Amino acid sequence: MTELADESAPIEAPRSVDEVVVLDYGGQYSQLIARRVRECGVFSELLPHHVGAAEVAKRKPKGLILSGGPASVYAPNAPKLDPGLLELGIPVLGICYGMQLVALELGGTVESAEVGEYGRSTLTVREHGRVLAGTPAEQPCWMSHRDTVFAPPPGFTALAASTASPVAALESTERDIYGIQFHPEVVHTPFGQDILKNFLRDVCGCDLTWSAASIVEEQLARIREQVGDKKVICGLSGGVDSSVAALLVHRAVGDQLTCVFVDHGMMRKNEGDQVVQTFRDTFKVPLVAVDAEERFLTKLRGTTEPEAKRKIIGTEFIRVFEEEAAKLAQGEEGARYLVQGTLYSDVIESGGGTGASTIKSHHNVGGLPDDLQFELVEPLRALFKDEVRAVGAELGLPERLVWRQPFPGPGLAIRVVGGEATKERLDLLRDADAILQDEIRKAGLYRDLWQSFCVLPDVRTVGVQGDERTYGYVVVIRAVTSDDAMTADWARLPYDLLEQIAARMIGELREVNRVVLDITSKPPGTIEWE
Ligand SMILES: Nc1ncnc2c1ncn2[C@@H]1O[C@H](COP(=O)(O)OP(=O)(O)OP(=O)(O)O)[C@@H](O)[C@H]1O
Ligand SMILES: O=c1[nH]c(=O)c2[nH+]cn([C@@H]3O[C@H](COP(=O)(O)O)[C@@H](O)[C@H]3O)c2[nH]1
Ligand SMILES: NC(=O)CC[C@H](N)C(=O)O
Ligand SMILES: [Mg+2]
Repeated sequence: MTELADESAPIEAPRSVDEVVVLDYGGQYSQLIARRVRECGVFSELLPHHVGAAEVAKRKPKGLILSGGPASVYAPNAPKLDPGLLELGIPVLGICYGMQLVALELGGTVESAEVGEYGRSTLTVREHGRVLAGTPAEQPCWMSHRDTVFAPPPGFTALAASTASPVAALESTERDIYGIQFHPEVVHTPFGQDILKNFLRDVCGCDLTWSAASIVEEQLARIREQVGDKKVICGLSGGVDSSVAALLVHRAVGDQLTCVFVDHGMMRKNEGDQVVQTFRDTFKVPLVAVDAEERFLTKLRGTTEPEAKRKIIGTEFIRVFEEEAAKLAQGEEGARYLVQGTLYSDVIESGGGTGASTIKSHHNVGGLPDDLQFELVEPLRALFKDEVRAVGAELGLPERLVWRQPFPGPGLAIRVVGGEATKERLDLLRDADAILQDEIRKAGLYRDLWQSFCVLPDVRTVGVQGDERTYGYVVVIRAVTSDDAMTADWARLPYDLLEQIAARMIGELREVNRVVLDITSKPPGTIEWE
């Protein structure tokens, strides 16, 4: 598959802005470093630590950040530092494991300390150097380590110490290498953002001008360059990502674009009609709505394994798009380009981008068929959801679309778990979901939640209703808060609301006799159950 074969393919950094690469050594907060750099106004991409200096150089970054990580730098199988990374002629900032790596590589001493330092600590600055400039001589910082730099490498200055770290920050302005033991990316390090800015602006010389909205002009030019005067189709789901992608492409190439909405029978109640209606009111782009329930359900028959479902759905989406693309031909060439609202989080979870393990194959990335004939147009591939919302607002997308909760492409199929996604089960889940949505909206909580939905496990339990024994389905309520879907917390819905939801589901849905609440955060759970 072309999209993922080269997992470190550059993700289309906006050309005119400065970029800083973050190398991921497996730290808990590597994602967050990239996001914080972007929040400072510098485009940032996260790459796996093993890509090496040549890959990094391809991005022409103005600086390099080495993340934290779970290993010990001196352990036999620990991820090593490619020495070429220190010869790229750009400043390097090591954070935690990243600093320990640099220290060890250049001749400093790194050993396990008697006591670890986890959580809040105090940084005492001896000399501010370049990265700590303008921050207090004594400041709170957040730590998570046991290994410690006891002596900096020759030629380096130890800038600061903390409660348990004799060297908590170091620098060599001559070599343009900097290190901090604490985590500037977490909110518990109050001067973290200032420290990152010092590195980005004063050390790397970056302009702090990048913003999600600033990619619009850049992307318009890029899309025009990619598709020329050819026809394009866009998979439009009615969700935020594809709506923003469609708007961008329409602005770039006008009526070369046709949108295709696929109703695969796994959408929510009345969703198909609503998408068509909203779309006709909001956009002035031709929309083809395809009724594909029958063919999707037939293909899914007998399948219960989550990854298998995702691959079937991903492939079938493409088959529908191919047919619609061919119909546009009218004697000439049909559409060769497919626009998808793929986000950075879809790419990361599908195992692309950072070289992270595959958590699940998002239908639009890892779930694509091998024989994909389309050239993909994915203008949002580098962005997180909150950034896409900012672009949507910039493009004038109506509020209610900008703030729509995400809904996965494979739809309700990945919420009927443990059993086959039959029409009967999908209908039951659709009804349960409609009740939940109704109550959440009535309670005014819709926008506070990243997502709220129901899951229908293939489990029945015993109940007593109207003095009679029942043996009915269990409906699970899943509601989470999140900024970008990479991490999430379960939402503390009011008890009265939960009670009302449960009463309605059991009262209105004959097949349901029990309702439970999912109280798992991400990690360890993912948001969806499959
Ligand atoms: N029913 C559908 N019909 C056509 N294309 C779809 C459909 N569902 C998903 N897609 C395509 O797959 C992409 C990824 O789906 P995803 O759910 O991540 O994004 P979205 O639906 O656009 O936004 P949201 O995350 O808000 O639901 C979409 O942007 C769209 O291009
Ligand atoms: O378009 C999509 N195609 C998919 O295959 C897919 N899988 C998960 N999701 C959505 O992505 C976010 C993160 O999901 P998880 O925490 O369940 O991995 C959540 O918002 C999920 O709803 C998908 N969206
Ligand atoms: N957060 C980190 O990068 C930890 C580094 C290393 N594993 C330690 O314990 O010191
Ligand atoms: Mg969606």
